[in-house]
Amino acid sequence: MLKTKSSDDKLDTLLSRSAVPIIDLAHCGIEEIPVKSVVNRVGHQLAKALSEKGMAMLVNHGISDEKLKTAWDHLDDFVVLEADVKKHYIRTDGDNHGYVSPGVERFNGKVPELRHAFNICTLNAQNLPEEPLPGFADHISTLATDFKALGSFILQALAVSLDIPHTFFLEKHSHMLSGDHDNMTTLRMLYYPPVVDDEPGHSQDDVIKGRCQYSYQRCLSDQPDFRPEHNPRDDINEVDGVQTNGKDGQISEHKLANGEIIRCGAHVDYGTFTLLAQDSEGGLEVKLPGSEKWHRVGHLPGAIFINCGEILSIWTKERYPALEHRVVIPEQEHIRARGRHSIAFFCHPDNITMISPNDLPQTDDGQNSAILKQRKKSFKAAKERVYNAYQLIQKKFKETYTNNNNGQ
Ligand SMILES: O=C(O)CCC(=O)C(=O)O
Ligand SMILES: [Fe+2]
Repeated sequence: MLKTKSSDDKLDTLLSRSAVPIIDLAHCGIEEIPVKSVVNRVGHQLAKALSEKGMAMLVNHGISDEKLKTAWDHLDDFVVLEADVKKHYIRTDGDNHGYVSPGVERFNGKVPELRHAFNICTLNAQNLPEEPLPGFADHISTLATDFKALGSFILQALAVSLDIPHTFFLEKHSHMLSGDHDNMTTLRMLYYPPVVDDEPGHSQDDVIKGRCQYSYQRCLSDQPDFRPEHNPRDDINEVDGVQTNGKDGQISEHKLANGEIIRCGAHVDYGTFTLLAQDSEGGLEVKLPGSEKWHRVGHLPGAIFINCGEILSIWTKERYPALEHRVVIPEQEHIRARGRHSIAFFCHPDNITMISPNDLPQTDDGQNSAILKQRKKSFKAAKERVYNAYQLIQKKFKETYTNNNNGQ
């Protein structure tokens, strides 16, 4: 795990280049009763990071890098199972738990995403591939328990950050990972297949079907990587995806304006916040609040990225804005010829929780009156119609998933 108070000047210089605020959880992020002084400090750091940038990197959070890498190994093993074995674990309509094959989700409502996902919505999952993959269920359930604990830590720190009773958010998220009938919180393991250019011996179908011929060819870099100076994509805006049909009619690509394919289209997450662990392959980009420019997030070994979701943005009257983000395909051919792995923990309130911008005690503390006026205006509509957490996410799911009978 990374030590932030390092005497290593080179590391300090690298860290100071990160556009993402770094917050040290002092190894107590997954403790049942976290140290109060750490929760308070993290709360104050989150207040600044989330209001200014909508994101932060958490270090020394308590979930080991090895645990994350083992989860990705399990996912690789799952992805290469025969289709008729995988089909037993497919996400079904009305239950978010299970496997989602590439091409089923559509973040902008139009263009399918080329990635494999395995959703865990309950700690008591019956339907995990333990039989074909011994050890999978145990490992993933332990990891999900850790993420739930880290999520609870952050919920307490968030309350501190807003100067409200520290159980305020915890009480509204009391059913995380008890199943999506009560709460939509999900641990999602993700695998983006390699993108192979027209190499002899590789047809485009290899990419689209997500065959894992490169999945064990991992980048083992344990070096921080913040190369923000030059991002050739900065001036390129994502356009609506262009859909092209391949031999089997399945190929769909999400493209940038320069014609490049993208791994995960621009979107904001739906819930309270998201915790995201990534391997070192890169590709995650964010738009800072109020900016139209895409920024590369970079890689900090062992760190977990946190970004605000839409529900937190509604609750805080946009004081903590939902962060727009996407995953692009690396420029370098040898990097995009490897698969990319990530794990996202989407933290959601209990389904019946009403999400109103008027729930939080006033948190305006001296903000300028023009911004406040603007916010009042934009939340006038929300005042008139308040949805609960379940209704809000169902609205989003309708836009994201292709249809109801293709394994969703
Ligand atoms: O894979 C990633 O790094 C990001 C995934 C993501 O943003 C999402 O699934 O909402
Ligand atoms: Fe996301």
